This record gives sequence, structure tokens and C-alpha cells, in this order.
Amino acid sequence: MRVAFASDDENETTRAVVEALAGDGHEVVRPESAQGWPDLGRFVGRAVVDGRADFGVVMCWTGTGTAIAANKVPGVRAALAWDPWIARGARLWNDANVLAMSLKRLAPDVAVEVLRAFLDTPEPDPDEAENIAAIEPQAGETAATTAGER
Ligand SMILES: O=C[C@H](O)[C@H](O)[C@H](O)COP(=O)(O)O
Repeated sequence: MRVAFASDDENETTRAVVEALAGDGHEVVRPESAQGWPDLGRFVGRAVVDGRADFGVVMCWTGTGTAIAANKVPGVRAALAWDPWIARGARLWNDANVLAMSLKRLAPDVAVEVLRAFLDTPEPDPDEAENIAAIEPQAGETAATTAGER
């Protein structure tokens, strides 16, 4: 598969993830230059939505900033995962298309397990199709209309 990858820092964990992606035969799509975490999250999100990548992986200290930035790209469903069960569930029940991980909190072997659990879960649960479709902004919905409904 083609997997877009970006991280705002590098350590043993990010290196293990990149090595696992390449070692497992994935084509890795990476940004050409170093950027801050908001732009990196957006880069990966756009790569997935544009079809340059099948899935995305974002990493930053917490994993949260890149996840939030990726999720601002319409069509992106980025999920922060810290163990394989969460990663598998994000694919099965949320059809997550971007995996976010903390480069500070996950040991290299755990990050690789999480990555593989995510990428090795090919199809979401059909029973969740309605919920997954409902994640996207609904026709005519804006921040103002959504707030008004509460
Ligand atoms: O959510 C943000 C990330 O965890 C960043 O990796 C962290 O805040 C460090 O970012 P910076 O190097 O820009 O201070």
C-alpha cells in the first residue's frame, strides 16, 4: 500500500515505524521538507484524500496535534491509538484513514504493533456504515447551526 507518513521529530520509535513500513513493502509518501506539526498533519491528510496515499500515519510528541491538524482536512478520519486493539477498532468501527501515534509515549515495538494492527485491518464493519457516514458534516451544516442544535 501507499502510506503517507510525517513526524515533527525523530527518535527510535519513529525510525522503527518507517523501517516497518518499508520492510513490510509499503510505498512511503513523505513531505519534502521539515515543517511544523500542523502542516505535517495537513500534508498527510491531503495525501490520503487526494489519493496519493491509501492511508496516513502521523506522529508528534503526543500524536494529538498532528491528529487534530489531519482531521481538519475534509474526508480525513484520524485516530490516536496507543495499543493494537485501539488501532484495530479505529479501522473497524470508525474507518479511520489516518493513524496518529505519540513518538514520546510508545516504545518502538509497540508502535510497530499498533501500525500493523491498523494497516492489517482492511475493511470497516458494515454494521457501522451509517455511523461512519454520519461523522461527515451534514448538508448545510456549519459551526453555527451545529451549536444551535445543542
Ligand atoms: O501536538 C503537538 C505535538 O505533540 C508536538 O510534537 C509538540 O508540541 C512539540 O512541538 P514543537 O516542537 O513545535 O514545540
